[in-house]
Amino acid sequence: MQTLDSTQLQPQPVPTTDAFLVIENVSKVYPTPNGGTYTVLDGVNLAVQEGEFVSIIGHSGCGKSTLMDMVSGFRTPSSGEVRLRNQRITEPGPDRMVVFQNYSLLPWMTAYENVYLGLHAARPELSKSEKAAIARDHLAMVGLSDAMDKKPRALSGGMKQRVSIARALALRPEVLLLDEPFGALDPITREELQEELLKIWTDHRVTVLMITHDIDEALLLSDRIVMMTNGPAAKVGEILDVPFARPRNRSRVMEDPRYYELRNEALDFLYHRYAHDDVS
Ligand SMILES: Nc1ncnc2c1ncn2[C@@H]1O[C@H](COP(=O)(O)OP(=O)(O)OP(=O)(O)O)[C@@H](O)[C@H]1O
Repeated sequence: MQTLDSTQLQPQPVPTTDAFLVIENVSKVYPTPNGGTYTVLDGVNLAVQEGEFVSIIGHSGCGKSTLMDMVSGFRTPSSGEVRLRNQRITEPGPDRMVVFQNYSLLPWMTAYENVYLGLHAARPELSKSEKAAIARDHLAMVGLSDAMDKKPRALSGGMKQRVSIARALALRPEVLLLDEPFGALDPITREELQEELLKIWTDHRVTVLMITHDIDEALLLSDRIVMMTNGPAAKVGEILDVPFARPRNRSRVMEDPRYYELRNEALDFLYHRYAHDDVS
């Protein structure tokens, strides 16, 4: 565990250049309506190894989505850079797929068509039957073989999020970006999907960067938990290493005495050292 007292908060070290995904000295400044500027992130450093599962937690508004948007390429840093395999990220690409909380499926298409369309756009070199097989396989992987022909309005929230995950993974991204993926789901469905994601990640070892407000979710799934300081000018405050052996299951993880130590460490960071009125 890397621990830092808030009074001793030091900038996280600049990542080495050979890490898989590197966020190096990234700052983001937005213009304000009165002609001024608002610094959301200030000098964020993080290196993610290939196949790692990293969660980002921090209070609402500290800039988690902004940071993730700079990895997906939907936004660009005001200074610093984000690199994947030593290539600077300047725009979105199929090597970095995002799953949002609100599913973002096309409502007039079936589950299968939603997955197929992504493949069609990103992998035009594949034949129709290859794309169809990949779409079916990925829907089966998330347990939706029987619901492939349903449109989003006929799917539950959990099923829609399964389609979103299948659609993202079907493109075989190098990095899967999850922005509060289970935030809209009821607690039982949420736990089910966490376990499915754990299994998928164990089987496929895609590199994952996930924003969550749920410390237990982060502890179950992650190799490391990145805790952001409050904005403006948020930074990486502390990083928790999550030591539980893999493959994991919820009850084994929760029986481990270190679970409560880590949980308390995260709670202390968020609700004492970086307490915020706007707790989410
Ligand atoms: N395009 C923009 N222009 C100006 N300010 C913005 C823009 N996008 C985001 N912000 C501001 O940047 C700050 C960080 O927003 P961001 O959505 O990244 O935070 P977050 O940590 O993901 O929040 P939440 O947990 O509530 O989703 C907020 O104060 C937000 O109002």
